[in-house]
Amino acid sequence: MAWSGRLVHRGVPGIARCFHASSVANGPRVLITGVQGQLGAPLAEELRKKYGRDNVIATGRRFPDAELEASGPYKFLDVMNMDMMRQFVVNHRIDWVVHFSALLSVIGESNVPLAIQINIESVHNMLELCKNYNLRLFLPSTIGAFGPTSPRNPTPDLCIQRPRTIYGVAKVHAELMGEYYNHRFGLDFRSARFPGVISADTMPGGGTTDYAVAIFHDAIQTGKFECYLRPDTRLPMMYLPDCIRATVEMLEAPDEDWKLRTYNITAMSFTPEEIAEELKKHIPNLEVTYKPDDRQQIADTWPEVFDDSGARNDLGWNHEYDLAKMVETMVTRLRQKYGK
Ligand SMILES: NC(=O)C1=CN([C@@H]2O[C@H](COP(=O)(O)OP(=O)(O)OC[C@H]3O[C@@H](n4cnc5c(N)ncnc54)[C@H](O)[C@@H]3O)[C@@H](O)[C@H]2O)C=CC1
Ligand SMILES: CC(=O)[C@H](N)C(=O)O
Repeated sequence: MAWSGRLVHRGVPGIARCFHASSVANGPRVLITGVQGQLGAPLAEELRKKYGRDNVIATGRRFPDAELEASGPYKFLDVMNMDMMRQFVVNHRIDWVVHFSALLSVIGESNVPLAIQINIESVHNMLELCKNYNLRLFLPSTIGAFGPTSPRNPTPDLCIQRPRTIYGVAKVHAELMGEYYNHRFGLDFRSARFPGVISADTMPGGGTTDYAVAIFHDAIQTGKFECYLRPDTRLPMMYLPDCIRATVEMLEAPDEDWKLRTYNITAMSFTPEEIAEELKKHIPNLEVTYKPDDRQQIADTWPEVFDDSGARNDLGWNHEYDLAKMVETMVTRLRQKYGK
């Protein structure tokens, strides 16, 4: 069949839902996958404040800890199991999916076949599921979706994307597939390329930017930090509350505001040397040493400064935390946590 236009898909006949009692007018019912990672539980908490505790279903593959269990509904869900996901979406009358399950850049390189399954095959499952049941899909991308031939300072929304990690390749695939499903089937696909995310309560899951979280824990507990990147390695970053707010705002933005299906989002850009200097304002005796390892090769191919003017212009994105405010807040939070 020759096809030359846009087909707006309205779901699979016979199984597509009509808008049900919990339809979006009364607040959406949201499914979050991979909730036991760095971003999942904080997003669930924020969405529950807005849409109600029981309207946000946190899912993962592990036993929930006591805090996660007490915070609202948690269910087992393996994103590789399409039958299970279909049943889940129907039984829980889901409207929006936030697909967080992934292997991050460093873990992905250590198990490429698994990264292909989780970061590519599960995305195919999600796209089909959301197309067939007419669901909104938010699926984050990353600064890692760019590579050594992309402009690195600044990196715009639209430029060459030839990443050198399986994580990056999978994210470019997801961005393009989401855009294609939007164009071809009318799928409401939304994506943000996030920079390294820095958080106080949840730990990162094996990425290249993890040092920017680890430095706080080590500095406050021991006064020392050994960094696996060179002191001058500049990378885009953001503080978790900004990342969660960006996600919520992007989920809620009217579809007509989306001129692209994937936008760069950032808040700041710094090097290990610069964050160490900022931390020394709070911990003057901090000693930082540098021992670059394989992660340096990944960082050297990623953007240094991210141009997120598209999201600022089209979606009204604005960050709240710069380097000084983020460092001060992290230090306060972790001093309380460690009783220091
Ligand atoms: N944290 C960051 O700095 C950034 C994160 N992102 C993206 O945001 C999303 C969430 O990131 P994080 O929370 O940091 O990731 P994370 O690595 O901390 O958590 C990922 C979660 O996916 C789960 N998972 C793995 N296989 C699964 C399966 N078969 N079924 C169900 N769950 C499975 C893991 O158990 C884990 O809880 C990811 O897509 C990531 O690429 C993008 C840019 C920056
Ligand atoms: C920036 C990311 O996507 C993540 N934190 C990683 O370093 O892999």
